[in-house]
Amino acid sequence: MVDIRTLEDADVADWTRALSTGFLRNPVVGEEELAYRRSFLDLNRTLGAFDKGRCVATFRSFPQELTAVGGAPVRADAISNVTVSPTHRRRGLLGRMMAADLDAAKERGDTVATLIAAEYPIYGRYGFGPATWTTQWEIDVPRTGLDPRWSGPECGGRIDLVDGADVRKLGPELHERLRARQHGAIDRDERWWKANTGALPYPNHPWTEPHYATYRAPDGELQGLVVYAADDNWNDNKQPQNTATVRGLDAVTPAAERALWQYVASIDWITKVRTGYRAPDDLLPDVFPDPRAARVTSHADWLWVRILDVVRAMEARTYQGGGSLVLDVVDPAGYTGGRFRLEAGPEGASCTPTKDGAELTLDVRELASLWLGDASAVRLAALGMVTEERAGAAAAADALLRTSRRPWCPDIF
Ligand SMILES: CC(=O)SCCNC(=O)CCNC(=O)[C@H](O)C(C)(C)COP(=O)(O)OP(=O)(O)OC[C@H]1O[C@@H](n2cnc3c(N)ncnc32)[C@H](O)[C@@H]1OP(=O)(O)O
Repeated sequence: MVDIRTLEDADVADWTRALSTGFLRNPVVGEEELAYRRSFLDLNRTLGAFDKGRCVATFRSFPQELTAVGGAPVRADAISNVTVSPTHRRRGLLGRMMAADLDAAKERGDTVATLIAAEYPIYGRYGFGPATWTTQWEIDVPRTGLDPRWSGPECGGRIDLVDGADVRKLGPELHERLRARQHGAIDRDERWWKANTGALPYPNHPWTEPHYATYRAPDGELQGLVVYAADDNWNDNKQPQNTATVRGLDAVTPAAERALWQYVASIDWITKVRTGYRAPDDLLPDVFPDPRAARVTSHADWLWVRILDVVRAMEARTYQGGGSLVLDVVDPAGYTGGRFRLEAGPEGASCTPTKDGAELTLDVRELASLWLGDASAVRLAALGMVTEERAGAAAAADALLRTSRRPWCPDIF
């Protein structure tokens, strides 16, 4: 029998080797990588599966805050580093590790669990649903229609180049404001800021220093930050054809978002901009006079959510309109299923167990996709993924649950 348990310090090297094997990376683990792992691994929340003493599967979780619709942070069990060695696949090891972790999360009182899925078909069976999506664009700069004489924001705001140390000081507070206004966003710890500004480079991944630029409003308030790197590419006719790759763009106002995209697309020599993973309804393509200059290069599900406590999750978010809806939530794993009446208004919401007749029956997985405001119950009903017990209930759910801007998680974990 393969033993699944939390790690002891002596297991970390073997666990890291198994992790690298599962992710098809170099399985030889150097001292530097080991020290890096040890610096943040919470062994109480790091699981390994051991067969004859050798680690053959990995799983880790950590505490996270996820922004609900309306800006409140909810406690999440963030899951990462999930692997099962190819020698031990399809014997139920992931299922056993997931059950152990979700049991512990439920016991702790976490409202949801979250993850970024490597492959779409893996996590639905554990009650996770895709809750945010992401889009990458490639911008053909000469086609944007931007005025080549542009020299900074017209509104009187300003853009300044800063360095990594400045970003470590300014960035965390800016991000706190961003996540309070962006449902689907998650918190970033100090390690995130160090890792993303070169102060804590990931072993085996050579760091290249990017450019950092901030946007300040006319009154001097910091409202945005863009991080980008550029290549060095000239054609045979001695014309610059450089590509800027955006590593991140955090904006807390539309003015900052517009100005920073305009800035990146106006840098001399840059003829192409790769945007990185953006919100699917980013202002991006439409900030240009010719939005067709931006071509979608990928569009996919991003953050997956597993609701562990329906009452707390539904009461944590806000609702644009008012109304009442009885949901029959099916949760085969038994964490949070049942029938609930959701009563919502602009001042707040209550979600209480009820014996009233259900209007909509759905798996906890579909509720997760609806919870962050992105999915449409009408569409899910058309797909046979939710059942209307009362005609019109799906449309009523959409009126209650959907949001005018889409959820977005800017980070990967
Ligand atoms: C949050 C993250 O870390 S995402 C990263 C996930 N890791 C990877 O993708 C690395 C490569 N893949 C792996 O390591 C493994 O294949 C894992 C972890 C995805 C699955 O591990 P396994 O131990 O094989 O899963 P397990 O045997 O518990 O499977 C449970 C069920 O999921 C299904 N399943 C597992 N992986 C997949 C997959 N990639 N695609 C489709 N179905 C899958 C199994 O067939 C099984 O179905 P069943 O319940 O109908 O029998």
